[in-house]
Amino acid sequence: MTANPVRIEADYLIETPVDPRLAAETMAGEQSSGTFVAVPGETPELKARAAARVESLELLDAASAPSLPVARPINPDGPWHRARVTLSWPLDNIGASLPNLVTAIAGNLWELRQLTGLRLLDLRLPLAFASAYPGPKFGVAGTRELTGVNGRPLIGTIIKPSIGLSPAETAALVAELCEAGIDFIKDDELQSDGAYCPFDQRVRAVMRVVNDHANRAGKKVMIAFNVTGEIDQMRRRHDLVLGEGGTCVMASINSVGLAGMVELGRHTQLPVHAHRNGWGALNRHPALGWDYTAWHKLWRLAGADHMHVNGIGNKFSETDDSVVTSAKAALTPMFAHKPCIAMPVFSSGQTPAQALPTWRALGSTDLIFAAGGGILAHPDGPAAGVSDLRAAWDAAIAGDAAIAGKP
Ligand SMILES: O=C(COP(=O)(O)O)[C@H](O)[C@H](O)COP(=O)(O)O
Ligand SMILES: [Mg+2]
Repeated sequence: MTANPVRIEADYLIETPVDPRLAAETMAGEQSSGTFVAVPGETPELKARAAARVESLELLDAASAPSLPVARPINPDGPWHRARVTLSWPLDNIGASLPNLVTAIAGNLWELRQLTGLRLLDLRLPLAFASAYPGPKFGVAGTRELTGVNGRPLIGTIIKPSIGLSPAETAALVAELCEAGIDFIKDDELQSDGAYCPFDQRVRAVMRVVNDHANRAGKKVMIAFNVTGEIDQMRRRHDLVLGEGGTCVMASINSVGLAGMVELGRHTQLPVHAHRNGWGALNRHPALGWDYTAWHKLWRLAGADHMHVNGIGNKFSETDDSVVTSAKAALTPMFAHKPCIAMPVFSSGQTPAQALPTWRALGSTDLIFAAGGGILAHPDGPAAGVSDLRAAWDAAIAGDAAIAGKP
């Protein structure tokens, strides 16, 4: 963890057909006191107080063609320089406000015609942000305490079919999974409060079997109920889950937005499971959008206890290196006195085959490993899916301990 700066700092990859220094200064100007032309009120004193600054610029290899289209291109024949740039802003421009932070560091600059590529790589925040926001209330330690799982990942699944089951059918599947020894189950992000599986009925039916199982077996399975909705709905749904003895709520963070997550983070008495669906639109083009390292910090501060990171060998389009970088980022402290660690959630096409490579790449058991099809489509049934996955993780950890000569 680097020390927290006095000013807000953001690192970018830029691609530009103009002098990169000029492009970086245009970004700084547009995102603080400047505009496309000098205006009389932008005095040296005002700039000293409010202007964003270019803190550093490192030239990289040039691109052979512009990555993004531009109407009325500048220097249409290139070259398209690439550089890594750090900008900084005075905290007083916006105060410790996450929504306004996004406008400052990730607002109009995506649209500048001086840029044919722009990616926000990382951000560092002054300590005032740690005081202003809840951060995760449970994180890894709280999640382990609620589930009683230590020394290994939480083995989880996603109810599948994602949508279409009734509350009673969902509860029957949950009962089977509880018997099989699962640690964690979540609603799919597509399951919310539909006509044939209303939220309240689903929570009551599922918690009846979870509580029965806990009373008999002494193990309360954590169920992440999808509370995604408008703010009042999310509060009410959270309260219902809490009242029924549930131990987790889930939100689709791009859908509820930062203000929604902050409010849920402040209100919650349960871990918040943050589903990142929609993330591909912000990340998939390498010259546009956000690196997870920068983006996920917003949600951790807002209160995410669990953050989705995709999975190794996933069914989507992301590389394994990128997945592992994201998971390590979630486990890296944001502030020395308030680390805001979120438990990474590996999910998307996961099976026992990914246990060993995940363990070796991450070097930590502080994760939720969630397999939907990987458990529920097991040829011998979901119980065999759970035990195979658990065995794969136990073998991965024990095998490497044996190689290292540890007990
Ligand atoms: O949305 C996701 C990932 O998030 P989440 O796992 O939380 O839903 C995937 O589409 C599946 O649901 C995972 O299921 P599978 O393991 O069958 O790919
Ligand atoms: Mg899903």
